[in-house]
Amino acid sequence: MPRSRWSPRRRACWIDTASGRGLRSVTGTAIRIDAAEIGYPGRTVLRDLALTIAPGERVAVMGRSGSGKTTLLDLVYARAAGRAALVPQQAALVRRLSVFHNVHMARLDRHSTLFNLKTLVRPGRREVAAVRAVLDEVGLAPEIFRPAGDLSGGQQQRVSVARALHDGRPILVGDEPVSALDPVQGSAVLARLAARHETLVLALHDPALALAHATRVLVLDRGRIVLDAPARSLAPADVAAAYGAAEPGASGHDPRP
Ligand SMILES: Nc1ncnc2c1ncn2[C@@H]1O[C@H](COP(=O)(O)OP(=O)(O)OP(=O)(O)O)[C@@H](O)[C@H]1O
Repeated sequence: MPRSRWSPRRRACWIDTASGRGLRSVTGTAIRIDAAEIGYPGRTVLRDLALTIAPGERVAVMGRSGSGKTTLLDLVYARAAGRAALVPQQAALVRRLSVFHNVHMARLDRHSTLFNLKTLVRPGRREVAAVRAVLDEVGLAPEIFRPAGDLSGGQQQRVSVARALHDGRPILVGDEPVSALDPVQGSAVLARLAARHETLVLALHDPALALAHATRVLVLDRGRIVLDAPARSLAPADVAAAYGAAEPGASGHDPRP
């Protein structure tokens, strides 16, 4: 069976391109994926995946642990290369560098090497102001010059979100981007992401948060999409039922902004 190999950001993954199917392209900021099988050597994870995401959609990807959310998000991010900012599942910060430098990293590719070296040693006023502004959005401006490794898990996650905000690309791919935050903070952060990025594709675990911030909900079960519906047509219990979550509306909190 012919297969094309590709290398997403951190894991080797393949897709089945039999019958001419495979990853298809992209118009504007839309993403289209049409693939029979997606997975890793020796393991198929996603099957019969046909997914189109239109510009402006805010898609919550849900499902049990191991259902394939990260695999799908890796694929979306790879297809949106150059147009997407990423909040990975682990904050992926350089712990010894300051919060400033970790956020500024989002824009390294938009500057010369010389400029980046200068900024590493002595950040310019304009760069500091720009990074401080996005940190302010996630409540971390006072921590700007602290080493990232000194921050709590939730603060590090917010630094990762600030880096994506600073990146400023039209699509935001977030793998559980508010998992370490309380529901109020999580809701505020999702609202910031929605305000900055035209299109959101977010793995989320909390049905109430998903319905408050997404326009569309996808639920994966063992690598297949078992629910794909407008958020406004769903109640938290519908989402929970689709993937068998024990408690609908896990937070018990209304996170609507
Ligand atoms: N690098 C890899 N090599 C082989 N199998 C992998 C690899 N990464 C993930 N898998 C497998 O793919 C399946 C889906 O994993 P994935 O990380 O996409 O799930 P998930 O829904 O994001 O889970 P979680 O909610 O726990 O993060 C799992 O069975 C997992 O064991």
